[in-house]
Amino acid sequence: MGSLASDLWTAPLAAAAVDADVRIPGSKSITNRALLLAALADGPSVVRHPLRARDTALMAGALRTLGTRIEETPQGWNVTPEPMRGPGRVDCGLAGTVMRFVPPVAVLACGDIAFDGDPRARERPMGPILSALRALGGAVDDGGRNALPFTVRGTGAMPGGPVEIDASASSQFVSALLLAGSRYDAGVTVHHVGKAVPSLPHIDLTVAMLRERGVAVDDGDAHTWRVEPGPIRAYDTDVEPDLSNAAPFLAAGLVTGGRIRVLGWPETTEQAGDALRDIFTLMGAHVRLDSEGLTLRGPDTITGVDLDLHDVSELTPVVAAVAALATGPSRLRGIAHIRGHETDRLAALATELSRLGGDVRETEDGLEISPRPLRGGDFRTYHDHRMAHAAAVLGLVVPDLRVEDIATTGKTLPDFAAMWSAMLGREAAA
Ligand SMILES: O=C(O)C1=C[C@@H](OP(=O)(O)O)[C@@H](O)[C@H](O)C1
Ligand SMILES: C=C(OP(=O)(O)O)C(=O)O
Repeated sequence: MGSLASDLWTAPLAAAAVDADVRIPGSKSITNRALLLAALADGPSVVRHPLRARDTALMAGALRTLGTRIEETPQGWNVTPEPMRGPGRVDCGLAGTVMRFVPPVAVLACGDIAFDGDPRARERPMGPILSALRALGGAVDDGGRNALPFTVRGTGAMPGGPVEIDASASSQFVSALLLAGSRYDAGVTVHHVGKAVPSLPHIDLTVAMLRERGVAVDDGDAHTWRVEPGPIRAYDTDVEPDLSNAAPFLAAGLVTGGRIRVLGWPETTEQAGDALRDIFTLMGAHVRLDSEGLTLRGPDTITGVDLDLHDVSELTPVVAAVAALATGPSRLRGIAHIRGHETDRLAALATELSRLGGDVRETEDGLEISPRPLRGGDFRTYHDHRMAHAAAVLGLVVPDLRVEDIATTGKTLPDFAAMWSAMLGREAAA
């Protein structure tokens, strides 16, 4: 799978059990939803403490292309909606939230909006959302590819109404239609047909953020979501820390038998990453949530687990890394669809963990991991920030582990390498 880039980062070995407080930047999923909803709202909004990283810069860039005014302030971004306009070009990078969430907005612009992204972005599933946009009255020219690149031929309005979609490849197809749907003439009713929708907490996050802004959403039926037509209220958002990005830091406490505190962990949240509390408890950690944050204390030995990660699949790479260091075997299930993430994560994890001497088998819908003593080596990351996180976790306890392209963490966490060093220096990585 791919050749090794020359840029290698030697993952720091933990000289002792980790003992640190870390502050994790804002959530990618909340920042990009808040930006997009602010661009569609009935007045100016503020997005406070946003994530400033590649995926959110791409979202801001896409919305600016459509005419939205977004100004930087020390607190975050001031967003002023303007009538959506084209023509323009949108770079999606490798951001699922940009390639799926922005086309349903682009239909509301007057003019052609051309979408493209990184080479791997052209391979990520897009067909169901493009078909749904056409069924709702939009015009999309994709040259028959059902994938990037494509052009949305915006007319300034969208009829909307009911639509059937197979969202088994990504929850983002549903979120995308719900986020823009209240601005369609008839709203939108999304009915899922097909295998189970993954990452449901992310759809719940979408619904919660719409309701905060006064949009009426009916999610009473397990497979159907109805968004009524109407305005999206301007709303100032305080972006929570990205709990999925907390995974490698919490894992550092776990695999070194140390203590790590993630400051500002919300007491209640819609974020999928909140599941880390339960997952790492099952793996042997002691976890406590209080008003300061989430404190994890690592065990002497890590317990292997049999877990269905269907709802929280973006946690797979780091959980797999921890599982490779456990005392017993693990099975990670329900995650076939992550073959369509930043890379084919099942193949990538099986390949790279095996290269270090691990015993990892790819199954139809996941991974089987039998712990083996691991050795150092070069760990390929395939342009995937979470593969880099997984490698850093392993490198804490496996000497001489070199990570390809650590800068790929800039997708959602540009300061990752510095935060990692600060954590090991027992400083607050704030
Ligand atoms: O809506 C979102 O913000 C996301 C939804 C999920 O996508 P999938 O449903 O494709 O897994 C998740 O994995 C991704 O990191 C972010
Ligand atoms: C799947 C992920 O990202 P994306 O938003 O690009 O789908 C992820 O961050 O793990």
